[in-house]
Amino acid sequence: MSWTRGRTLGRGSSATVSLAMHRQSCEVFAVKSAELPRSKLLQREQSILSLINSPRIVGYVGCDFTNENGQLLYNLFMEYISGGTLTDAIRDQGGCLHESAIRSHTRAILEGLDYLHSHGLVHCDIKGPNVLVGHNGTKIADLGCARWVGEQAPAVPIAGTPLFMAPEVARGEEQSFPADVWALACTIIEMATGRPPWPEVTDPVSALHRIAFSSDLPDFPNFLSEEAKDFLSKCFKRDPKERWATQELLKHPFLGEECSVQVNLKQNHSCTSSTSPTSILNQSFWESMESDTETEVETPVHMSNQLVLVSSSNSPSEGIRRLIRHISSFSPTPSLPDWSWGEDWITVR
Ligand SMILES: Nc1ncnc2c1ncn2[C@@H]1O[C@H](COP(=O)(O)OP(=O)(O)OP(=O)(O)O)[C@@H](O)[C@H]1O
Repeated sequence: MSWTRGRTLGRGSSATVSLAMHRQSCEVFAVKSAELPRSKLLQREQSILSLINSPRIVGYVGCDFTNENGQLLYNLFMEYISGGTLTDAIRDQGGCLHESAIRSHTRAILEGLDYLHSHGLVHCDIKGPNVLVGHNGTKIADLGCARWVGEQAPAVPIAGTPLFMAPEVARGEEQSFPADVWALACTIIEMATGRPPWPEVTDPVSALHRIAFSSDLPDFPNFLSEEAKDFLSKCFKRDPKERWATQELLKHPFLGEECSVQVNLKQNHSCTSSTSPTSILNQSFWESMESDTETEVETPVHMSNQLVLVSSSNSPSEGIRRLIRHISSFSPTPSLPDWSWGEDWITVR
């Protein structure tokens, strides 16, 4: 396929996403590119995306290799979603969304998760920055962390964003369908408050510790309806076996009747935007990461930026390591993952 690269749409930890245009048809699409030697994860994402087809998941278009400025690149072509991420939409609305918009996005994400789960896939990194809002509705993107349900740690490392991790994931035990449901509830908190759950913790290290080993649950935003709070309570079960599955949640009264995913993003809302250090604008608090003990052991030289082992003792990465060592010292689970900490909205793999 002959195509032209356009402007950059976004940069993740593993790849750069650009606008692209098919030279013959002038059709526009998005291309996610990584240097070939560092494209293993992108190729894995392609292998998953090429097998699925849902209006709630960003569409697969194709893939190729290009030589650009002396660099050999692996390119994954996807449907272009013009409206930006859900996090962008929250920010554009002043830091939080009206409940009707939250309901609409939640239904769309849940339908996408239901599709993935029914096909044996766990997304593993549901959060606002990985949800795209377009004219055709809200869609789940970035399947770079996704895994087949049978693939578990240590064979496939734990992945995701610490503040969105379910207790069993934070403990390094398992990452299956219920973990996506927990992360969906965290994304509802994000939509309602403009910040991740656990706003009172001052750093992600404490959050991970609390998620893993306390009996606490994230606070439910006060202004939400009783239905919304009940929905959250079904997702925020610390025991993954008690957490509701996507099929059950789709019938929950909070979602009501089938509603359009086209939400009016200009609606007035009664919630107040956060000004805390953990507001949606403070990206450093939102960083995602992924353990890759095997890769780190076997390949100390990184495959992608997020695998660099940060040596500064003041770095968040080192902080996470200290946390893990700390947790390990009294955890009943000895095989906790080894974390790295990235720089921006990146998922460390
Ligand atoms: N299909 C798309 N259409 C429009 N923009 C997109 C599309 N896919 C990705 N983007 C933009 O590019 C950004 C990075 O994409 P993506 O999250 O897939 O990259 P990544 O390297 O996997 O990121 P992460 O660090 O979270 O793993 C997104 O936040 C979004 O702004």
